[in-house]
Amino acid sequence: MRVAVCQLNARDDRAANLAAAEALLVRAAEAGADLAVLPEYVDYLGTADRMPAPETVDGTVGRFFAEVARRLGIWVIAGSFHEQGPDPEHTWNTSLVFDRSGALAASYRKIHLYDVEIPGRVSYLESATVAPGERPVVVDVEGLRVGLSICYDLRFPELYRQLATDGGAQLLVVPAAFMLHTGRDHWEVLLRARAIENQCFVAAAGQIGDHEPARTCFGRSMIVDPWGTILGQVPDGPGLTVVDLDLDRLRTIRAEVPSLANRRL
Ligand SMILES: O=C(O)CNC(=O)[C@H](CS)NC(=O)CCC(=O)C(=O)O
Repeated sequence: MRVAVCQLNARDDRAANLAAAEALLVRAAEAGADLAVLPEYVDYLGTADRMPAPETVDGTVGRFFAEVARRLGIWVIAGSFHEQGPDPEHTWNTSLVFDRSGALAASYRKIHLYDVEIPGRVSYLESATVAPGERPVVVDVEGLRVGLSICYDLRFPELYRQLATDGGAQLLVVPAAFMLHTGRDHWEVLLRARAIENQCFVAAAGQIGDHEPARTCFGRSMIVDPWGTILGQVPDGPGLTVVDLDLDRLRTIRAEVPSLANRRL
């Protein structure tokens, strides 16, 4: 299974964001990827006043990625988009998984919302405009068990434990718009920890660079193996990295260090 993580800088022009995502998916397909992962809020990252109306999963954004997945014949995890929520004040922050035929194989709504206040650095109250998802999701990608998550979820190891144990995940995906301020110290550490402790591959696709209102995303999209080794990393700027997942290596690691099997709690 060949996996690509795509890194981009979404702004307040949805058509341009979708075009940039498509260009990266084309490159992933040309590189022989079976599955490509896009960042959180691939559809729009900008001020609330210019945001297009949120949509259902079969709206413009969902249909766009379904068509690209079908045309390229690859699996696409459309990081996340603004899904029409439970009431007019709240959207869901939702990831869509399309198979090679463009059919929607799964969707996941971000469970942990980014309510963080670091004076002078980060001020964000995601729960003011987003409703939390309630359900962990694992999707079967041609025999590979893929556990879904989004961005701030990364700080909650109990989610990934569930994905790996109850859900049998072998690959954990993390579409993100991680902040530069937290990302430079926490992003890689957390991704490699989730990989090591759950003995899973981790594919993390991040937004990179500045966007309105006055925020900067960290990027450093990467694919990590179940030993914690970084197999591929995207340099700063839009781009992608493509990696072959060696499932034999996952089985060897789980057999030699059976920490999942040795759990007591
Ligand atoms: O940048 C924006 O405007 C958009 N950001 C996002 O959409 C999301 C939800 S607000 N960002 C995060 O969850 C960052 C997590 C993070 O950075 C951490 O856990 O430290």
